Amino acid sequence: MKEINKYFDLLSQRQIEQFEQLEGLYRDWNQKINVISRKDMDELYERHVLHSLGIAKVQPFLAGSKILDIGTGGGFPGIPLAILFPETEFLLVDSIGKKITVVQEVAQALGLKNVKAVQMRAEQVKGEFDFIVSRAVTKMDDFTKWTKNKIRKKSLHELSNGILYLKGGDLSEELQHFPKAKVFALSDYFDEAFFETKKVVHLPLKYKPA
Ligand SMILES: C[S@@+](CC[C@H](N)C(=O)[O-])C[C@H]1O[C@@H](n2cnc3c(N)ncnc32)[C@H](O)[C@@H]1O
Repeated sequence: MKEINKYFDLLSQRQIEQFEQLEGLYRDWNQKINVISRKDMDELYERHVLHSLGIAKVQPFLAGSKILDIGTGGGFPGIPLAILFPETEFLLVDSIGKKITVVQEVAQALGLKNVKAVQMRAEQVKGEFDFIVSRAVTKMDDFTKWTKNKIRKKSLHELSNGILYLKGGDLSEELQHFPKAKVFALSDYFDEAFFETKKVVHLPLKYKPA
């Protein structure tokens, strides 16, 4: 939890409590339904919560905006972002029902009114969103196919509406067909070694492959 306080200093008491609750909730749920590896559970705040919040450093979300998290698994990056932006609407989807059960239970225990978690394949999602966020689901080629026509055309944020994807390592090959992709290094925001290779890729709406 100290990792969160270190980089986000304007949290309300409610947000602090919600972030603090995450550890107990995920420890409990992880025993019933495995959504986080045992090794990672000890690093929950750094590797899952703070990592998810890297998206917020790149683009804070406005009140009233709509965000879709595809392949959310146990709720990452969607749940930490929903705590940080209580006035933003989040739809979290995953094709595996058990994982969505964990997300629903965690969101309910935290009293998050801005989260809807649904078992669904990305391709089936209807509606338009300001941003589509994700981590560790698929390559950008497939992801852009899944997300086509799901991004609202009118941009209200500093970055154009589009995809904000948490990725790691060398992305030159994966992104070679996406000249409009912009890569933000999380090491510019967070100084823990874990973030040395971690990035947020922003792909604006008009991401026609080259
Ligand atoms: C490696 S996990 C990552 C989970 C989470 N995003 C995280 O970073 O902790 C990938 C998740 O993507 C989901 N997934 C894969 N393909 C999907 C699709 N087409 N639609 C929805 N979810 C999908 C899987 O069920 C799995 O939970």
